[in-house]
Amino acid sequence: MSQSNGLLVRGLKKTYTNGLRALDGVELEVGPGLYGLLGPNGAGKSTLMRTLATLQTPDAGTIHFNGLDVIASPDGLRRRLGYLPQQIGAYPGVTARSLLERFAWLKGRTDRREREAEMAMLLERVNLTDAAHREVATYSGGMLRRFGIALALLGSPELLIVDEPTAGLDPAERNRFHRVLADVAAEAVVLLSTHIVDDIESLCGRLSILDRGRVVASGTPAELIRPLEGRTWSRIYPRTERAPEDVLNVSASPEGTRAIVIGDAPPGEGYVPHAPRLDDAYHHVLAQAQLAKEAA
Ligand SMILES: Nc1ncnc2c1ncn2[C@@H]1O[C@H](COP(=O)(O)OP(=O)(O)OP(=O)(O)O)[C@@H](O)[C@H]1O
Repeated sequence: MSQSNGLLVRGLKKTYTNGLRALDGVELEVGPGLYGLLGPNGAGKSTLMRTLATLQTPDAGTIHFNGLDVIASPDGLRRRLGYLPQQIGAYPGVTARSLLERFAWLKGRTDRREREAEMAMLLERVNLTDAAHREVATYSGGMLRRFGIALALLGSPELLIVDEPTAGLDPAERNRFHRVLADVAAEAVVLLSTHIVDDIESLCGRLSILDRGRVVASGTPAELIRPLEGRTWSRIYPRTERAPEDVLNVSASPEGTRAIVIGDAPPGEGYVPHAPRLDDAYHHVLAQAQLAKEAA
C-alpha cells in the first residue's frame, strides 16, 4: 500500500510508566473497507486504538493516514476521524437529539440548517430517528452503541475507529450494528477491534491478529485459514472422559467437549475431518507465536 492510501503503521511502540510494554513494534496496513483487529485480552488492542485516535502518544514508530503524518499533525487526523470507544457516557437527563446537537456544534456545525440535516441523516442511518427524543440514559446497550456510531460519524470521517463494539449485545442488535458498520465502510476506512472472532469472520475483508503488542498475522480470513485446510480433526469427548488439553482448540458441546487438533492424519480413534474456521486459525497463530517466543 502507498502512504497516500489508507492507514499505515510502522514500528509503533508504547511502554506504560509501570514498565508494561503494551505495543512492541506494531506494523499495520489498513485499506478502504472494514478491517478487523483481533487479539486476546491484554494484547494491546485498546492501546493501539487510542494511539491511532491520537488520544495517547507512542514512544516510537510512525502513523500515516492518506499521506498525513499523524504523530506530527494530530489535529489534521482529528478533523478526519470518528472514534467509538469501548464505553460512551450515559449523560443523565439529556436526549439523544440534544447530545448529538452539542457534539455537532463541537465539530464546527454552526449553520443550523446544515446541522439539522446532518443530524437527521445520521439518526436515520443508525435507525434511531423514532427514539431521538428519548434520554440517552434510557437506551439499551445496542441503542447506545448505535448512537455512539452516530456521534462518531459527525463530520463525515474518512477513518472510523471502533473499539470492542458488540460485547453484551443480543444477536438482533449485533446484526443491526454490523449492518451500520458495513454501510459506513463503503465510504470510509473502518478499523474494528474485538476479541469476538465471529464478528470479524462475518464482517471484515482483512484482519490482523495482535498478541503481546505485536501483529503476528495479517490477511483475509481465507488466507489465514488456508494453512489449516485438510489438516484439522475433531473429536467429541463425553463428559465421562477427560479431553486432552494440549490441542488447538477445546470447546463445550451439548454432548461433551469438542477437541480440535492439527495433523496430517487423524491423531487417534474417533477423530473426524474438521473444516477449519477463523477461530481455529486464530488459536493456531497464537500458539505459533507462543512457540516462537519460547524458542527466542
Ligand atoms: N494506563 C495503563 N497503565 C498501565 N498499564 C496499562 C494501561 N492501559 C493498559 N495497560 C496494560 O497494557 C496491556 C494492554 O492493554 P490494552 O487495554 O491495550 O489491551 P486490550 O487488547 O485492549 O485488552 P482487552 O481486550 O482486555 O480490553 C495490558 O496488560 C494492560 O493491563
